[in-house]
Amino acid sequence: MTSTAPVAPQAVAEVEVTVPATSANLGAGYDSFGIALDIRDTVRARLHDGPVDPSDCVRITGEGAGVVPTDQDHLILRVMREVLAARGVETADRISLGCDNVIAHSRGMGSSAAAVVAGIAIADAASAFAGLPAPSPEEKLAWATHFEGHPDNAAPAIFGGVTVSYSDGHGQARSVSVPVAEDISAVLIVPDERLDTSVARSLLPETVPHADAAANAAIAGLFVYAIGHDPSLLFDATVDRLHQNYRRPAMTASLERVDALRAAGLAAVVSGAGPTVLVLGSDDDLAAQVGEVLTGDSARIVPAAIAETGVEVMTTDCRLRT
Ligand SMILES: Nc1ncnc2c1ncn2[C@@H]1O[C@H](COP(=O)(O)OP(=O)(O)O)[C@@H](O)[C@H]1O
Ligand SMILES: N[C@@H](CCOP(=O)(O)O)C(=O)O
Repeated sequence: MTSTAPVAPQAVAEVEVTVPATSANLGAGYDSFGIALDIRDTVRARLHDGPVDPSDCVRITGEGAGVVPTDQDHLILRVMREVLAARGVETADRISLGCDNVIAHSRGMGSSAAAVVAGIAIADAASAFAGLPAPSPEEKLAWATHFEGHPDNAAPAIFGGVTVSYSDGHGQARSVSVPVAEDISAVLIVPDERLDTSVARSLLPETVPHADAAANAAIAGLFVYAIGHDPSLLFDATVDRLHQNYRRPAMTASLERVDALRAAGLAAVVSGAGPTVLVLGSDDDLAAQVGEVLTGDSARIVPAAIAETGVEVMTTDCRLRT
């Protein structure tokens, strides 16, 4: 009897997805405000004509290589599988991934939201390939919020720019994009230390003083005006009384950086759940000003433009290639 070698599954479609890093909260907008930054992860998904090896279907370069799973447990694949299953699309076991990761993990730069949004985008592309209509922006945000637990990173990762997210009267996550003045840019101060978002969330109290809630509401309103129309107000518009100080014990060095930068008049906040610090401003030499305040600090200083677009997707039908 002659034995034949197994035929490797062939790619029938390729989807290239890029997703921006995001910084959430922006001071007073806890679980609501978010900004997309021009630091992008790239994911190349391949849809094959048969099942791929479930124990080895993800290639990773950069952040997370050798750390995050390369089997079906990979976050992007878990997200994609659940979305496709809900739509009755049965091709999830035929998808492999190549990930070029740039966004630092567990630093408050929205890496998990970027992975979740990539997984949803790949599921959308596979659904389109199966003949289903494109989902609405609201459906994408609802899925991302389902996985993330809060919409503030997911919204700018999907829509770009600066977003204000909220829950509508039916408990559905919604988001609006707000204007951003042309000259605003960001600087990230990224330490080596990591902090899981879930740990940072566990440090927050169940209730806060009414005066703190009232102060944050006022500052949040001011922030929307400052970022869109008057960057000179950003310093006043980035004060927080709901989350940053409660998390201080888990990232003392980061809060010291925020204190030092604010003492120098810079609009510094904890980025997301930390420990990265974000500075917003309109001065051309913003990164140099940050560097001067933090002389001798080992954390990386990373200037970042605001990303006007969120997730970007390019699909190629390999069957049409000659
Ligand atoms: N590109 C990715 N691929 C796979 N898993 C990822 C990716 N990005 C993030 N994750 C998972 O999410 C975790 C970080 O999530 P989280 O604690 O919310 O921090 P972050 O602020 O970076 O989103 C990582 O430790 C990893 O398990
Ligand atoms: N509102 C969330 C934001 C978490 O952002 P991440 O980038 O740290 O995941 C929070 O503050 O917990």
